Amino acid sequence: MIINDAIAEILENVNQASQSLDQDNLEKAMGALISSANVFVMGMGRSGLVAKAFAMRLMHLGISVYVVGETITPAINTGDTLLAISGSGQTSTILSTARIAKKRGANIIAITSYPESLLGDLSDHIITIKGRTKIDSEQNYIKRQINGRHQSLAPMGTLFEITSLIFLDGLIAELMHKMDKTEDDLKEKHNVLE
Ligand SMILES: O=P(O)(O)OC[C@H]1O[C@](O)(CO)[C@@H](O)[C@@H]1O
Repeated sequence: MIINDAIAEILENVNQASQSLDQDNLEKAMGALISSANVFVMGMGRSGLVAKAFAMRLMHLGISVYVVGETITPAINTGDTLLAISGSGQTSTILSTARIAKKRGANIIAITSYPESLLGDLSDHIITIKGRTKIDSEQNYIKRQINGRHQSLAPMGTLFEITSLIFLDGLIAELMHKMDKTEDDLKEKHNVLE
């Protein structure tokens, strides 16, 4: 079935990304997340949904975290970190926000497929997650015959977004280990007003 092929394509991208992680880079990014006074996360559209899912787990870990654009998000300052998720690394809202954060002395972590992008240039730490983004053509990716046409099974930014989500959940496991946190510690912080 088409769905099995689509899942296989997504899993293959996740596996490739997992095999090409840079340990040294990851250690530095984790150090920044743990030692920052506050962590701010952002992404647009589906990349923003990934940022929100990651923010929830950082909160469960006891890290002071805010989502950019929410009503209660305070000023960013020196000693804080902005983690920006953008496959293309060129989404305008992400770039303008990163420039403001940098001017105010914050540290910037980019999660992107394009380390050489404008977002990459602004960032202190870049975690490269390869995967088709909204700026990549369908041509270079696997296509299947669907309704008589050759089409991508993972349209637009799907590969980058889902791979980033899985990568960031893997990073939570690393952070739990580093911060000596158990699942019970995380559960204590879980929302009870639901
Ligand atoms: O991750 P990027 O390159 O900043 O792009 C974000 C945009 O791409 C999409 O995720 C489309 O796949 C949109 O939801 C969003 O507006």
